[in-house]
Amino acid sequence: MANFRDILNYFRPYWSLSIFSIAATSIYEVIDLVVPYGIGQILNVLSNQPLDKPLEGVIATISKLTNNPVNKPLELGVLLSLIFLVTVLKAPTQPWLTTWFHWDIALRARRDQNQKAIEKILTLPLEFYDENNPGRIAGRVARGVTNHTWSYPEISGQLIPKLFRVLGIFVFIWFVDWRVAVLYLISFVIILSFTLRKLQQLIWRENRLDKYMEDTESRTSEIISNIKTVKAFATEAKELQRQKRRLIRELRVIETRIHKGYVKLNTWQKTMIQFCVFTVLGLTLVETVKGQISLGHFVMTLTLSSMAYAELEPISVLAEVFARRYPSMMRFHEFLKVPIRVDGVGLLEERNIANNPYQFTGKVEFSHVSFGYQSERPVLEDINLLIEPYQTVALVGRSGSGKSTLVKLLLQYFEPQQGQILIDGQDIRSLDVGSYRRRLAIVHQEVDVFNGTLLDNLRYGKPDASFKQVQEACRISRLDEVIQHLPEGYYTVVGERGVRLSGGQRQRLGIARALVMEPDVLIFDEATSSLDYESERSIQLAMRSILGTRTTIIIAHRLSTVREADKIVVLDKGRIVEIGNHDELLRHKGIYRRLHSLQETGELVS
Ligand SMILES: Nc1ncnc2c1ncn2[C@@H]1O[C@H](COP(=O)(O)OP(=O)(O)OP(=O)(O)O)[C@@H](O)[C@H]1O
Repeated sequence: MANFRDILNYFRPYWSLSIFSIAATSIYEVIDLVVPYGIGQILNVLSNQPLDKPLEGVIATISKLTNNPVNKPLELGVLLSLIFLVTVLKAPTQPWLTTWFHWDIALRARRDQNQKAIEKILTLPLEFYDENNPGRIAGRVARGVTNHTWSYPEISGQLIPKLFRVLGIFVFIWFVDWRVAVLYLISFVIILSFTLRKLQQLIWRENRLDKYMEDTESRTSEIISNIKTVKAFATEAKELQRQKRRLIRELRVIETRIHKGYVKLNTWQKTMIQFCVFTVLGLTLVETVKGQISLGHFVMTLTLSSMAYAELEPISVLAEVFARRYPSMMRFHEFLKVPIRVDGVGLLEERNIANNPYQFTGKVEFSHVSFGYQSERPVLEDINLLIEPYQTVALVGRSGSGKSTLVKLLLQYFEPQQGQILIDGQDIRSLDVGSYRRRLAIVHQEVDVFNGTLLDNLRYGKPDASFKQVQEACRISRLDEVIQHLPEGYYTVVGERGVRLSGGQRQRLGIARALVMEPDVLIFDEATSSLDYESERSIQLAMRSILGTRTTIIIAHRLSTVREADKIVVLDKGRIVEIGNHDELLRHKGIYRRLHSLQETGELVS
């Protein structure tokens, strides 16, 4: 669970600068108090009352040094100079020693934390993205970082220095009349502690609101990414209604639970403050009438206590704003604390692609491998499979039989609970994940296209690949046939802001991109499942020219893709139930034959 300490750690790298700027701001805030003090003393001079002892001492010293007698003009001159120093002279230095640093720290921390969030996004396990959609994650990061950035200057540049100012006022008043000071302190403690208690309750409500807001954002993001389905099913009105209901729920929480809470708190604070101001006025007046304090001290006490109570309002507002932001800050830290697993470790280290320490022949062995996403629900059980170098192995089986999971284990997205996976005789767990994965390449059913030129996309995994290598990969994958017809050839912009590629074209791009990596093991994950017959044939021809050049694993629903595999592995309910080549498995009269006949004739054979 995240807590307040995480917010402090957020700004920790800048602690020395932070202490300096907070101290500078606080000093400026306290120095300001010299103005009402000076005015009080001027009133004393004008009404022929004695000055405070320390001030008298200062004036006597100045009189000696300047050879001037102590008189009204000298006293007034010293007091005016003092006020001049803390007002006119402080003005040009204050913004540079305070505001500049507060924002500088906030913005530098913003850069650091955004970087941390990106690192987290890049290293989190894949299933995190199954459970949290992009809108939810992006919203959490953006709101978290923004709220930290805005809060820092408010807390360090205003809230803390204002508290010091209040403390300074207390000290000033204490020297004038300790009874007024005690009253002042008690009222402050009561008002602030009540405010903090109320804010704690409000934070709890804000947290609920934050969750609601994330749900709304998440659905909006889903609507955008699934807009084709929304339109095809004509569910625009339904989606709108659903979002409207969510927004109404948010508003209800804001108005009835949160906003009302803040207004109630504010009303209570204002009444208390006015009551205290009035009490201080009465008490000080009585003391002045009794002759216990001078006219100058009367004015100074009133001015100072009004200043102090006037600070209470911005202090409460700042605390309130912080409370409103606190839950989303906590959610950001909770996101940063999501544990990364085996596949995230060491991935962010820069690697010299050309000097990959690994080069495999491509011998892969699954030895007694068992795995379940939840340990009580096994998805793969006691898998034993040997894939020789340069062999082509097809994984087939009903949906949910565990084909993709087997590949995910090979890619080290997950670790088997039992057994081990070996490549060229080495346990893959003993290898550096990043360098190991670079020797493998996978072509998914949905090929991601990044915004940029086709060449950039082809070189995505290996930016230093020569143009010749890229051309060769495109020839094998038959992407060159597509490139011929593109307006700028390899330099055509594709992706978000460029030419849209069809499913088949994207597949060829995916294969070419994988081949550019020159992998030792190449995996096709249902690469042809969503293609029309012509595109499928074309991809099959591309795949055929790859077979035998490296270890190849093909996950396929369409059995036409796997006929030529050296070995076909049939999975059923997480177990290997048949192994053999196409002809052997047809003779075996098992699941493969049933699936084959279903696809060939549309009929099931027993
Ligand atoms: N991230 C996950 N968390 C929990 N269970 C999962 C996860 N991914 C897959 N499963 C479950 O594991 C089982 C095997 O899934 P897998 O995707 O490996 O099957 P498959 O044979 O590749 O299926 P298909 O051919 O439909 O892609 C299924 O029951 C699936 O629901």
